[in-house]
Amino acid sequence: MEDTKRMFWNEPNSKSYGIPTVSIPRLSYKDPLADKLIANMKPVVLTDTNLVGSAMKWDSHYLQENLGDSPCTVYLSKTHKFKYFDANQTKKCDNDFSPPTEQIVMRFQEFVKRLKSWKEGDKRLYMQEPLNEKILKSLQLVNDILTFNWGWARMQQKQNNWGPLTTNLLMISTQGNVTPAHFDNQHNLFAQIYGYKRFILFPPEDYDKLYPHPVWHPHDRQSQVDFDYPDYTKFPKFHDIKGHEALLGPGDVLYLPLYWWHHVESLLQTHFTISLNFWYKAGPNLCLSDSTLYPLEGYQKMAIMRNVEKMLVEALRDVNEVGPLLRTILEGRYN
Ligand SMILES: C[C@@H](CC(=O)O)C(=O)C(=O)O
Ligand SMILES: [Zn+2]
Repeated sequence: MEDTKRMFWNEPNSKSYGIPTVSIPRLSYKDPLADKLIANMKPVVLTDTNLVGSAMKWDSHYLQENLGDSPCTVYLSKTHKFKYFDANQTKKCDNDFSPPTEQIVMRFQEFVKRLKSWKEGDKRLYMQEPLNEKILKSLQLVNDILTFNWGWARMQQKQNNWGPLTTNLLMISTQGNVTPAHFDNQHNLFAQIYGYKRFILFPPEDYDKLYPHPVWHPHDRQSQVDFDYPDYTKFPKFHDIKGHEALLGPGDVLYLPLYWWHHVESLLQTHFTISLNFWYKAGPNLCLSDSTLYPLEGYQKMAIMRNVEKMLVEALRDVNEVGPLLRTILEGRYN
């Protein structure tokens, strides 16, 4: 009951977490400031890229026509949260890890049927499936994708030294679903197609305020802090967090830089939301070299911390020895 009570959303249809935020700039892609922000790995909402213009007609009926019997990955959750976990890492948790969501594969038409009949109190649904040859059987859909504004996307990729495009993740979420705060190690052009999503972003240097799970944990890259019930005793620095907020509507594209934390909500204006992201691998500037500029940026320090943790897990072989060894290095010497 408590969770549902807290589910009450105040205007504009979104929960207030008591986190002070500033607005992420909303600019035309023609504005020179837009490219400057992207070049400096700062988030920006672009209002007129037409990146996925040909997908603006994608609604549940059209997608059902064109994805019909394709198998798609659907997550089910008893709460509004869809906290990602890597099922391959659960064995290191001496089985006291309980997955917060179920992951099932169902035909797209089955998913749409359940999506349409979904009501508050049912298990929530979140379809997340990469666009690839496995599901792209309709020429109409392939043509839609071919007519994305690839020229602009490729120009961003090239002029900002991003690595290759790895994924276009198609996401269809029941209203009110939340993807809790986490970071990804890829640059992201996040295109909103139907409905509205609220993003709260935090820079990489807020690592110490968001307390990510250990790198070996199934929830690696996810914040340990439950924004609905923050444990300020365990995570005191969360108290000082400040966010960067944006509301994305149909046609908007958010540039979400590599290693920037993001909390994402599907708002209640529509029964479901449709989004498509473009994930690009990090470019060469993530590796330190003679041409690296100092002092290092937050995202570079984050990469170093992750590598140190991974190296220790591999060297010690017992994840329970990592903490004591780090404390031995730190205590009375670096603190
Ligand atoms: C799945 C998505 C968040 C959302 O839209 O729920 C995300 O984290 C990303 O695109 O990096
Ligand atoms: Zn993400």
